[in-house]
Amino acid sequence: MKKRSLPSGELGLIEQIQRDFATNSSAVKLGIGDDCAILRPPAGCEVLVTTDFTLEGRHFRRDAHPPESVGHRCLARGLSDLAAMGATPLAAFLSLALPSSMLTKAEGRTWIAKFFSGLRALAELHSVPLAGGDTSESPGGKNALILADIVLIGYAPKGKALRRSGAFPGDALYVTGQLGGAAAELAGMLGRRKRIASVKTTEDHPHMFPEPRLDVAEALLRRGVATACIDISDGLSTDLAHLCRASGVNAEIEQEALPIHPLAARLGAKSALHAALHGGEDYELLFTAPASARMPTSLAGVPLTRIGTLKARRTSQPLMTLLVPDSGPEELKQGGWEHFAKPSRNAKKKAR
Ligand SMILES: Nc1ncnc2c1ncn2[C@@H]1O[C@H](COP(=O)(O)OP(=O)(O)O)[C@@H](O)[C@H]1O
Ligand SMILES: Cc1ncc(C[n+]2csc(CCOP(=O)(O)OP(=O)(O)O)c2C)c(N)n1
Ligand SMILES: [Mg+2]
Repeated sequence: MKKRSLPSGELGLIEQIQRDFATNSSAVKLGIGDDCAILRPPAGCEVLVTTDFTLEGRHFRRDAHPPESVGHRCLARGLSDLAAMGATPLAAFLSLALPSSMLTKAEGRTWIAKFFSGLRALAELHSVPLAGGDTSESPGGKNALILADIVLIGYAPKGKALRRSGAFPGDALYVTGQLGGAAAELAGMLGRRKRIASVKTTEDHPHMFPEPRLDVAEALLRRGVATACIDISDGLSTDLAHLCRASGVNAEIEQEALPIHPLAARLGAKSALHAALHGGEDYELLFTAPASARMPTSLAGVPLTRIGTLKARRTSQPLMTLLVPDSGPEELKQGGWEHFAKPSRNAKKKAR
């Protein structure tokens, strides 16, 4: 968002967004400015919809996160859900509640402009038009918080969208990219005394600027090999448990096969393993394919790693097992992020 015309009031901010996100996408017949947007999904496709909150204090801290990162992550969360189902983005909708001081004070206006520039850079990278939203004053006076909700609309060829429920016993389990980097970078950021003022590049910042795996997902759909898929937002252990329950299977993970992100590796072996298994917000894809399917070592420039195998569901056995070198199988408990858990439970995870 250009700084020369700073928003004044709700209408000023909306007009600014309308100017900055002007689109000529053929998918948007009518965008920002009316009661509804009108979208045109391609013929023969189904429409996919996802929504996610970005809440101050829960998903970011104003004193720790650069505003560009907050805008980027807000959109990345929705795009990652579309990627998890092999969908292509059609349009995004952003609902934003802002403390009134953010529009009246220069510092607040600058924050908003940077938030939108982070969001817009990612939107342009993936050609996602912002087709609407809602803007409101956040209640609470001096203590008011920034609250955002992103809705992503996508499309996929009829009957082809990847689900959590499509995996079979015997399927191989893969992840894209590396694990634990987001939790490691976040722990470093929350440990600093001052907010990171500016970042030179969005690359190599797994927490601040995650890269939604839309291209990998599209390639997987084209190849028709994946049987099930989920994105890793809450942590591998929790999202794998969702996939296992939805597909009615058990899973066996090889600890040594886990692709640990270098930022996590720096924390030492125990913390690195914890970040890779339970740290959330890596926004990598966890997917399954028949063990006989030939899987390349990378897709769309992103490494793929086979980390385990699915087994027939036996309630007498743990849902998830971790094969630990020199020690044998251990139950892998679901230990990722959970809203409404006691604060110490999620906080402990960050500190470790
Ligand atoms: N308040 C809600 N009302 C209706 N559906 C919800 C609500 N919260 C979550 N869901 C649905 O529950 C499912 C799981 O949500 P969630 O764990 O947030 O998924 P994800 O990790 O993909 O964001 C999704 O289908 C989501 O749409
Ligand atoms: C200030 C701060 N504390 C902690 C976290 C870590 N964190 C917050 S929510 C979350 C999990 C993902 O969020 P959720 O709302 O559950 O996303 P969804 O699974 O619905 O996509 C994690 C790891 C963070 N990002 N920022
Ligand atoms: Mg969600």
